[in-house]
Amino acid sequence: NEKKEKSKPLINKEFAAARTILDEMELHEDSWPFLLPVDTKQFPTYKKVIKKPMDLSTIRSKLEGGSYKTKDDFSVDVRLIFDNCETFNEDESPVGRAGHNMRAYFDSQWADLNSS
Ligand SMILES: Cc1ncccc1N[C@@H](C)c1ccc2c(c1)OCCCO2
Repeated sequence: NEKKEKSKPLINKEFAAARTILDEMELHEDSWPFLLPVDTKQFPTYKKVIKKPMDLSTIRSKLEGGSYKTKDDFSVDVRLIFDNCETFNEDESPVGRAGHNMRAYFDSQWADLNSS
């Protein structure tokens, strides 16, 4: 039976699938608010309100650096981006709408990956 591997990065197939979804999200036209960490000089209240900031470049570094043990650990960080967005931004704002669009896009890609 398969040896349970501990604290190893996610297996190649899962890694490749997560990387592909990340590639596609970075290319999405609505990804612009999420590409880099929110600049707390530009938004001074952000780090007080948002306890766990997350963005696509941080996820990229964590994925390539072997920080994610499973593809689900990866998805937790992705969803954190969109939850933070809903906390800080009005739904009817450019960033709020972009967050909803990107979450829908991710959920659909994620569902495909988990149905294949
Ligand atoms: C995801 C998120 N949540 C809360 C605040 C900001 C952000 N994203 C940053 C990248 C951003 C979004 C909109 C912006 C902006 C910067 O530049 C200042 C001018 C207005 O437009």
